Amino acid sequence: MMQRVFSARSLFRKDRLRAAFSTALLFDDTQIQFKESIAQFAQENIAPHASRIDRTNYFPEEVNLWKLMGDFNLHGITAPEEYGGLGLGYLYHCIAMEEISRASGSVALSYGAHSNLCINQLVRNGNPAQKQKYLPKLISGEHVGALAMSEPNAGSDVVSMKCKADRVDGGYILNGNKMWCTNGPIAQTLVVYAKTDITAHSKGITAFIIEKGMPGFSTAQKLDKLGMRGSDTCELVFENCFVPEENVLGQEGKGVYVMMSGLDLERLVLAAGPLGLMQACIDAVLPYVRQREQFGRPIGEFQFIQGKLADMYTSLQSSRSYVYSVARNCENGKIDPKDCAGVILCAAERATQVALQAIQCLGGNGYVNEYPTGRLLRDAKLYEIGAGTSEIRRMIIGRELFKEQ
Ligand SMILES: CC(C)(COP(=O)(O)OP(=O)(O)OC[C@H]1O[C@@H](n2cnc3c(N)ncnc32)[C@H](O)[C@@H]1OP(=O)(O)O)[C@@H](O)C(=O)NCCC(=O)NCCSC(=O)C1=CCCCC1
Repeated sequence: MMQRVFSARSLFRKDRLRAAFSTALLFDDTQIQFKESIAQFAQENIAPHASRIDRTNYFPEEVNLWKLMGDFNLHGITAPEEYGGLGLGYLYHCIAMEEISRASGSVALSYGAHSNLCINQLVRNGNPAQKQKYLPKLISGEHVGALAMSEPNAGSDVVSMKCKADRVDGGYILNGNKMWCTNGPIAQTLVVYAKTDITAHSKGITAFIIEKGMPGFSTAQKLDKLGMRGSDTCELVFENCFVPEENVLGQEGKGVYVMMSGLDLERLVLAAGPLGLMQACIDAVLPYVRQREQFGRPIGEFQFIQGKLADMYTSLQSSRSYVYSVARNCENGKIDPKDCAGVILCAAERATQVALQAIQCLGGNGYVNEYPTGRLLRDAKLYEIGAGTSEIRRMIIGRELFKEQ
């Protein structure tokens, strides 16, 4: 499996990556090789579709991107080899997320929901029968995965969810709605949180594995979003949906721990998304400021432009150092909620600023859709909202710091 990821390496234009930053500061040789091969894959297979995905708000089924990514083993980076995964850690997962996001923010978001939110939750909390049943198809790309926690009236206050799961003979009956489900319209396997005891607040939450086609489960119309277009998002509807008891993920009433610990790692891996967007901004700006001339000189010779380049670069590099150092800690089992919130807070806010600077460097061209900078700004903004808003992330960090002795 590992071999496939590394096989494309010889084709990659190393000069392009090296010009962007010194990988040696962050990664060992194996990780650099891994990053180069995924960059090669993503630039060849994903980047050419990025603009069309954004314009049409459509995930290109005819390209069979999901399966292509599965064949390259991008879906199962952290999953055990016995289920078709690579058995690698979160640092590798962040590397993949960054390079896919550099090629297309929308594809990366769907990839994150599939591989990080769904597959990682099954890897971490599934029993052997559940892993055997669901992981191979998700990892190969035959099936798409999703996760649903938010509801129309339970966003930041996620524990107040109202979706109900009543115990019946052999399983549960689910009733209620879930909102903002990334991949919802296309997913075959979904991790869904519901309350098995509506009076018990956080202690009443249970995690379930839901399959597309279960009677009583349907999806509403896909949402028309500002950015991350083509990454399908919708509401899920449960109307007397029977879910067998073997589909409980973890234990009944313990879903809040599955959810909260999942959110830590979700925030870490998703934080690599804005890194990729910042890199894509720099990829768009550098050739432009070298070629575009005003007052008889390339605009990159002007200090105002060079100042922006420096700000963009240092925003990216400082965020990168933070993300990958926290990823390294998580790989070693040191998962700190404040740093998982911190990396995405830091990277997301910087990505929005970097995208604005990129538009400014391109001037009028930055404001038209022929260039990628507008899309990068709209995609970046999502990361200040999804996986916990910037405000919630600050709250988590402040709360954890206050608690520490
Ligand atoms: C942190 C928070 C803001 C507030 O939590 P409360 O104060 O209600 O809950 P509290 O009392 O803190 O805790 C409950 C239990 O849980 C345990 N626990 C907490 N953290 C953790 C943890 N890190 N690990 C393990 N257990 C944890 C806690 O101990 C408690 O259990 P106990 O009662 O002690 O037995 C939380 O609600 C939150 O985070 N919201 C943002 C949701 C949010 O981020 N959606 C985003 C969904 S959208 C999304 O994900 C995507 C969007 C777009 C892209 C794809 C993904």
